Amino acid sequence: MQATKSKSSVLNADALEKAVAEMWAILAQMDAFSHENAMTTKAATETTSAAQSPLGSTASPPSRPTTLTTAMIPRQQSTNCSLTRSTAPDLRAGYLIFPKPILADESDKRTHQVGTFIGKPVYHYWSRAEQFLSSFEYVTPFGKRFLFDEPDSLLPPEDESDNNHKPSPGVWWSGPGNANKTFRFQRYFEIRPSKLGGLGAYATANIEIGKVILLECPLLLTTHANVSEDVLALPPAALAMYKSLDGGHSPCWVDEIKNRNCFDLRHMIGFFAIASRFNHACHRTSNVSYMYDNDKKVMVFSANKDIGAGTELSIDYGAGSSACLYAMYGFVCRCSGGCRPLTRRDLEAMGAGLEECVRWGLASKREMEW
Ligand SMILES: C[S@@+](CC[C@H](N)C(=O)[O-])C[C@H]1O[C@@H](n2cnc3c(N)ncnc32)[C@H](O)[C@@H]1O
Repeated sequence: MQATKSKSSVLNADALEKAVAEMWAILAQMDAFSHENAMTTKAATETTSAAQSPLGSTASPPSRPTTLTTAMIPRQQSTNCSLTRSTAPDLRAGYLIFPKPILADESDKRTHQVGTFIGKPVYHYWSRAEQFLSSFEYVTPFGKRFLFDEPDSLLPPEDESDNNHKPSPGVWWSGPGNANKTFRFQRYFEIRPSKLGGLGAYATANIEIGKVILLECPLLLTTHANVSEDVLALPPAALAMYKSLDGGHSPCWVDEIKNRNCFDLRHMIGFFAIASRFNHACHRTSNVSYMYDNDKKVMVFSANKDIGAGTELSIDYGAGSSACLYAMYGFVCRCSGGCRPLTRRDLEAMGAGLEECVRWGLASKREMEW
């Protein structure tokens, strides 16, 4: 988040609905994109035995070997890392370390059976982990970035001879550094309309303090001076994602989105398809902390308290007070209990006109008609 004066409001209901619709259109587009770019690189062969298919019970055993391509994955299975409306992760859909089902050929030496679910084998497909580690990129419906539960558990053993850190068939493998932890395949949050304004992130499970809930590469890393040029040079899907962020309906959308969504990353500013959806709560009430790893170029979000399922996840934008938040980011904070609610006088003292006060519910519409 960064400090720039802005006087814009949150999305109204119509705009929000439109934004969500657009988001879905973008996701559909990115799905196709990610399939083309990632999944088809490994069109896997499903063998005659259902037990060899990580698709588990959703894939009926074919009578003869069939080559599966991603086009054959039912859409419902390919979008379980989703913005809004998603259902709970469906383990039958595949191996859920990754948001998309991984089709893997058991004979591939990078494929390890790491356990079973409802009697079906669950595989760990190493090439994805390697891809993750080497590029810190990973395909989700948002494009190439990643969203994991226990990212450390994906680290391949550093020492090849270290058998304690190797997955063994039939046993859940918690991975190096996670030996004493439960390895859970569940995502922690979804993004959906928020009471605070526009969209927000909500816990879909109880989250323990300290849990890393999001690792994400920036959609764009740039500087204040270059933002317009760099945004307009984005590839179409990334540009569409940028435009879908809060502020994208303004005529001056590049700046508006920048003012409302960018994170200050020392000498750079960054935009994130997912992280930029987290709303603010003043420091005593925010439940998620964030840190940008400058070496790995990755944003890390972790729970700073135990969080119950269904709770909105929020970060502290770092302004210090509701007045500073308004001055810096142009919104009237509605977080519960963390700050002093702004009054009409506060807004007027900061130069806001009647229309702006009405927008924030601090003056009546009738006053405008007079
Ligand atoms: C980084 S975006 C957060 C995601 C945004 N709600 C969306 O729909 O994409 C920041 C914007 O969210 C809204 N917002 C975030 N925290 C808020 C809060 N505590 N109270 C009111 N609005 C908030 C404001 O409109 C702000 O400009």
